[in-house]
Amino acid sequence: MVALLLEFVRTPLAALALLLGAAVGFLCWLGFYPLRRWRYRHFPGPIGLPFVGNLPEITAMDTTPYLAHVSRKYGAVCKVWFGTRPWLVISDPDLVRKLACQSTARAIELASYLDVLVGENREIELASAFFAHGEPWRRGRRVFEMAIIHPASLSAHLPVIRRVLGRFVPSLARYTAASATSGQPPLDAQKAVGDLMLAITGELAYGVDFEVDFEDAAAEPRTNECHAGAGAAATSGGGIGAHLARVSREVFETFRMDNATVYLPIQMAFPSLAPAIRWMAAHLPDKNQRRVMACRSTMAAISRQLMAQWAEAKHRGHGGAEAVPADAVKVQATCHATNGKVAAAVSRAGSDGALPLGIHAFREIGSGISASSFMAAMLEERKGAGAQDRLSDIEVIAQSITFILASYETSSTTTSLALLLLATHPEAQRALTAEVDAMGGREIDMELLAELHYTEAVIKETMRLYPAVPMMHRHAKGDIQLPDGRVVPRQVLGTFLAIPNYNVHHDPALWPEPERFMPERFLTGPGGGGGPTHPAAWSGFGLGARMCVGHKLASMIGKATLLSLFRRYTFSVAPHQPVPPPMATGLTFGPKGGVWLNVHAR
Ligand code: HEM
Repeated sequence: MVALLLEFVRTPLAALALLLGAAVGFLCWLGFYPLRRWRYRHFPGPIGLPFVGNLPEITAMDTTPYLAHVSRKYGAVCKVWFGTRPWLVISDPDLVRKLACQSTARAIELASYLDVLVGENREIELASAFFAHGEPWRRGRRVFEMAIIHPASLSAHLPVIRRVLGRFVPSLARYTAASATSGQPPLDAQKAVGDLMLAITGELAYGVDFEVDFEDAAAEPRTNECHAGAGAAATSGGGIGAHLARVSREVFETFRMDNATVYLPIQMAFPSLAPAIRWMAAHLPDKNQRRVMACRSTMAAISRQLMAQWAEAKHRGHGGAEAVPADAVKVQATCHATNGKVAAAVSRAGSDGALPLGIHAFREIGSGISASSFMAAMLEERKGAGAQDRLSDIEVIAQSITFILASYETSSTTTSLALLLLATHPEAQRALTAEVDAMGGREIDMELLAELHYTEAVIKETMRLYPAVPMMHRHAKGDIQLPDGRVVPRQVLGTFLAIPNYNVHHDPALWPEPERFMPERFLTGPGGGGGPTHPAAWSGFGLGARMCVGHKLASMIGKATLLSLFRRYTFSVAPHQPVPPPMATGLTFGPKGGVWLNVHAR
């Protein structure tokens, strides 16, 4: 019998069968990871399919409600399969606090879930304060803190905020005529506030005017097609700020799942093959991969150009005290952008080093990018920094891009939803308008903003109901012992901890009537709820060492915007706006299809 079997094994057919069997076994191992599943067996959760895990349900239901659903069904510590990677979903407030504060690492793998960036664009992404670890993270975080946490530097940003609001608020006057007979449609607050936030955060980041034309922007129809230059905020000029605005918009567009490269789902299904998949993405890019690489390269190239202009201005301004590096002036427009004038303009700048876009960049500032801007602060700071603290060019570019990516959509989502909630809660709108009126015509400064307690409560309550970033994520590297004795297993790649603040924000044990909009919860004094009852009950800006570094700036922009708007207008819901609004999780958790409001003059 054994002899017969040995005889058979020697035949070519058997060799082929063995080979096929091995291949199928390998594929199953890749797709199912039996060992990994065994390690996480103590954590309940829905059964994941091979390769795709729970991605079909996640896509059908949307990530944020899905994580809320599984936590309700399987408990405050459970797991879901994101492709072949397990996510431990933590919704217990004590554990949320412990784990979010204990780990200072954010799972770097998330970057590959978002995108399959390669080459310099990948280097830039990984150098960003959002994804960096260790020393590079400390360096990045330090410059953010220097520019937007310290009260003196925060107030230096107010003139930009006041000036942009000064252009934006009057532009909404034409919506006060909105009616069936006037032909004027209601305001899409999501889009209009988006344009406002792009103008503010773009100028704060780069110190150049983004030239957003609010009159046009508000009238422009929403479009799903976006190439550099199309579907972007109406940017009136051809200057560098207008180009930056267009290309920033395009970068945001590329975060949408329907704009993702085909390599993204492949990487989700086979994370261990990531280097090979990235190689393919670099050498055989599909249309979406080319697009995302092109617009990110363009952003990097424009950043380099601004850095070069800054160096040149310093050189001129200080009588040549600082040498201008030749390669800094000659912008390396390495992008292979195929679309629009952004790429063309940047390439032109790179070809002769003549910086043709420079004039606009200097328009408002006199002698360079605004001295109070984030980029200027980084460049100024690194001149005197020691070797360990000195930001590289890649890091300066990375933090500038992060500034916009982290602030634009989060701020516009939160503010437009606050407007919707106020429009649907007239008593809250009355209370907010009363607070605004009590400030009279005072100029917006730090003291005034600190007095806007009700406005602040409205923003916090909006973020409780609809956290723009609905989940913190951390990277658990070692074994973590949970209070009930279970251990988060040690993994080569570490365990991905998904900490949905959305779940905690909607926990009836922490928030009575959690689905109701009640800004008073956050007020102290008579009639107020006194704020959160647990240190982790509200984490709209995250928790621990990796908490949002822009929370003070975000709150400042949000309050200044609501104050300026309610000085002139009140808002009601447009007839076709669904309440509550349909939401979707993309780069942020935001309304789907706009926030449609009627605007009334006061
Ligand atoms: C309403 C507006 C905003 C919301 C809701 C928001 C929310 C968040 C959240 C939840 C995190 C993750 C925190 C954690 O994991 O514990 C985060 C991180 C971050 N945010 Fe914000 N953010 C907002 C505005 C801003 C602004 C204006 C900036 C800067 C200009 C900014 C810069 C960052 C950065 C750099 C990080 C990464 C911090 C680190 O890992 O050290 N954010 N944000």
